Amino acid sequence: MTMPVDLENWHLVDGYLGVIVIVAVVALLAAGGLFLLFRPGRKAAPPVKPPEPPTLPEEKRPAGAGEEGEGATTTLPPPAVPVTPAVVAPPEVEVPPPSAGRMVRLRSRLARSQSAFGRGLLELLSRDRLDDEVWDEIEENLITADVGVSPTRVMVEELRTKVKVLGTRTPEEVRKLLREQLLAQVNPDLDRTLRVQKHGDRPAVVLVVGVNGTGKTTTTGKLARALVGDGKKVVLGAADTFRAAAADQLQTWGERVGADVVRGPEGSDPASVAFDATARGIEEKVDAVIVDTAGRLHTKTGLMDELGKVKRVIEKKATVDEVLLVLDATTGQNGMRQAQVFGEVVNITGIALTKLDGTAKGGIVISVQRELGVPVKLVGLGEGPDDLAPFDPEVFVDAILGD
Ligand SMILES: Nc1nc2c(ncn2[C@@H]2O[C@H](COP(=O)(O)OP(=O)(O)OP(=O)(O)O)[C@@H](O)[C@H]2O)c(=O)[nH]1
Repeated sequence: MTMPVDLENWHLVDGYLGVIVIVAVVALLAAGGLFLLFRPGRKAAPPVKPPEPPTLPEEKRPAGAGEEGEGATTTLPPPAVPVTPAVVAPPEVEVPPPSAGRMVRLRSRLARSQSAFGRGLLELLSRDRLDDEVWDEIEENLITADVGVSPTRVMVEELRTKVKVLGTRTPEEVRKLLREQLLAQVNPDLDRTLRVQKHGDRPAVVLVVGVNGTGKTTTTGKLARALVGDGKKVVLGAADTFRAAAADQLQTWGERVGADVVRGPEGSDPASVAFDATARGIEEKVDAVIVDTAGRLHTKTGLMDELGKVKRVIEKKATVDEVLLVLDATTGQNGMRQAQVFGEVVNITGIALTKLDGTAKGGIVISVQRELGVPVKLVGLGEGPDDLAPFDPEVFVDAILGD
C-alpha cells in the first residue's frame, strides 16, 4: 500500500525541513564551541595576583623575618625581648705628658723649619774672604728671617769684630761664634716662668689674648693640657663669646683632660664669663683658671674696653697673674704690628709664639721680645695636642744651626 502524496501541501513540508536543518546546525556549532571551551587540559587564564607587600633589603630586614619554616601558615610576631638601656661610657680622660723637655722632643720640627736660615749664615761666615758684599748678604739673611733691623745691625757689628780677631776660622769656630751671637739676641736670661702658681686658696689666672686665627683657642687648650700633664687642676673660661665654635672647641679640649669649661651664650658679655670661670676655679680649688678672650681688633678703644673690663672683673675675685699674647710666627711684620696694639692696651707678661713649625722666619722670637719687652714663654710647634712647649733659647738656637 502506498501513501498518497499531498502535492498541494508539499511546499509546506519543504519549509519545515529547512527550519529544522538550520536549528540542528546552530545546535551543533554551539555544542562544539562549548566543548572547545571546557575540554580537559585547557589552561585557565592566570588569576590576578594580589600586590605583594614591599620587602626590605637583606640588611634592613628585622631578625627572623622571612625565616619561617616550610609549611608555616601563620606568622607570629617574635616574642618581645626586654630592651636593656645602652650604657654610655663617660669620655675617657687623657693623661697628657708633662711640659718639661717638650722642646727637645719637638726639636726636629724646629730644625726642619729653621735650619735653612742657619745653614745660609754658616756658609757665608765660613767663606775665606768676607768682603762688604758678603756682610751685606749676611745682613739680608738676618732681616729676611725677621730678626729685625736693630738686632741685625748689632749682630753684624759683633760678628765683624770677632771675625777680624779670629782671622782664619775653622767651621767649629764659625758655628760657636754664630751660636753666641744668636743666643745673646734671644736672651737666655729673661724670666720665662709661666705664672701659674696658686695663691693660697685662690687659683692663678691666665688671660689669653690675641688676634683671631693666630691659634689663641688652640693654645689655650694646649696649655690646659700641659698644666694637667704637670699635675695641676685647671678650669677654662670661654670668654671668646663672639664665635660659638670657639667655645665648642675649648669645651672639647677641656673634656679630653677632665677640665671644667665655663661658657656663656653666643654674644654674651665676655667679662661675665671670665668672672664665672674665676668663681668656679675658686670653688673647685683649682690651680689655674685660663681665660680665652675674643680680643677682636675693631678699634683700639674697643679692644681696650673689652680686655680692660675682663681684667677688672676677674680682679674682683682673684689676680690676673699672666697675660699671654698669642702671636702667629708666620705673619711676620703684620703680626708684629698687631702685637704692638695689644701691648698698648694690656700689660702683656708673656708671648706664646705659634706655628713656628711653619716658617723659616724664626728671627721673630728676637724682634717680638725686643719690640714688646716681654719674653717668649711658649712656642707652638704643630697642630697636635701636645705640640706646645715652654720656650728654651738654647734648644732654639741649636735647631737653627742644625746641631
Ligand atoms: N702648624 C701649626 N698650626 C697651629 C699651631 N697653633 C695653632 N695652629 C692652627 O691654627 C689654626 C687656628 O687656630 P685657632 O686656635 O682656632 O685660632 P684662634 O686664634 O683661636 O681663632 P678663633 O678660634 O677664630 O678665635 C688651627 O688650625 C690650629 O690647629 C702651631 O703651633 N702650629
